[in-house]
Amino acid sequence: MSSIALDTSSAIGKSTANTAAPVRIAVRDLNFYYGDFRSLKDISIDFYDRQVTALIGPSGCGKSTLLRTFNRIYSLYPEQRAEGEILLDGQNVLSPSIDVNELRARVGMVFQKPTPFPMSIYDNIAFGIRLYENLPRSELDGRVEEALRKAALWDEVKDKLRQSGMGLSGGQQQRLCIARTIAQQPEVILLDEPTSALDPISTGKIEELIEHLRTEFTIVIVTHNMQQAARISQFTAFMYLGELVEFGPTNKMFMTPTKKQTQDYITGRFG
Ligand SMILES: Nc1ncnc2c1ncn2[C@@H]1O[C@H](COP(=O)(O)OP(=O)(O)OP(=O)(O)O)[C@@H](O)[C@H]1O
Repeated sequence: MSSIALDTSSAIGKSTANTAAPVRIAVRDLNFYYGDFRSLKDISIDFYDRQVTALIGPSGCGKSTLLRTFNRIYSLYPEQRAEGEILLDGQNVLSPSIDVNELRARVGMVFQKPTPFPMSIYDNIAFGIRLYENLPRSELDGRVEEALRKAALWDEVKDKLRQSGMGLSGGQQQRLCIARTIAQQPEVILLDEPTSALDPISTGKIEELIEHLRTEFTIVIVTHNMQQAARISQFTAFMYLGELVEFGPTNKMFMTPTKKQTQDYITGRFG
């Protein structure tokens, strides 16, 4: 194994994959189309409960497309469609009978660029809760605080809840977006390159946060950063040209991948 591979493997986190965990999302024969272009090809993969799964692979391989199928956010665009099955706790989320608003509350999403709403820190969190629940003020305050604490942001913002969320630093804004997602009490959290716009210290905080969050949520993260995938995930899926090349426990994927393409990618020898 090359020295680059050893560098990556030395970053592998301490928590090992729980292969006995229940399956939260089961993807079966999934194909995805942008118009005529087939960008996902017969993907079948399981995502395990309260585990972090990293989606890795070269640019354009379909990582974000796969992530965007889980909460059907693609269905905002008429020319995009998915075929196959995505079973969330056994229920096919691609079925026309699914209520997509409810689905998006169960499957929360955080994007690459922090996207706080142009409103106060408090309202950023309360907004999503108010859409679904009519809580008395004291209970709403409690939910806002709980979400900010779980997102490791409470201590930094507790004295300025009425100030704009846009006034926070990039890293704080991203944790605010994570808090907003948590406040909806989702089962699954999707993270699309959540640290790529952040400095190393903010990145470290988000990685630490993900480690805490996985005790409660099933997490799927797209990342370009091999070290990050090795550090924070228990499972890794390597994709190439719309296909799932290899999937397994992260330590196995990084130490003893079975496919040459996976080996080449994680050691930086790809293409
Ligand atoms: N809106 C779109 N219309 C047409 N094709 C698209 C669209 N979005 C993505 N694609 C194509 O689908 C394929 C998968 O793209 P996707 O963004 O999922 O890849 P990715 O692995 O997330 O890439 P990156 O790491 O660069 O973000 C690519 O070939 C891309 O060009």
